[in-house]
Amino acid sequence: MAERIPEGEKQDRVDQLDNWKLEDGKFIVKRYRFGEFLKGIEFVDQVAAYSEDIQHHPFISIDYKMVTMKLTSWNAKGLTDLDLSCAEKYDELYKVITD
Ligand SMILES: C[C@H](O)[C@H](O)[C@H]1CNC2=NC(N)=NC(=O)C2=N1
Repeated sequence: MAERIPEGEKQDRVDQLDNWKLEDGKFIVKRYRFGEFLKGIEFVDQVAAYSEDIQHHPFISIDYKMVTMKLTSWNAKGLTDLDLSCAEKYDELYKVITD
């Protein structure tokens, strides 16, 4: 199981990500906007496939053309490096879909 990121390092590590926000001390959250509803669904589909590959799953909400991703490591009861690396991966998937 991945180690929880120490309390004192958390905010700095999250700040290094692109527009992800720390929520309730143990989640990171980001809203992704799309020009079309189905582009958002394509993004969700790709995130879902990746999540299954690595067995680490986000909470996902779809609000028409906006998709919100929320990550934590429930096994570790908090934020881990795995959450941060998923955040970077989702950003890459988003970039490819919206480029
Ligand atoms: C057994 C299985 O690998 C674990 O329950 C995985 C599944 N997906 C997961 N996803 C997330 N976000 N956090 C976890 O701790 C987690 N654990």
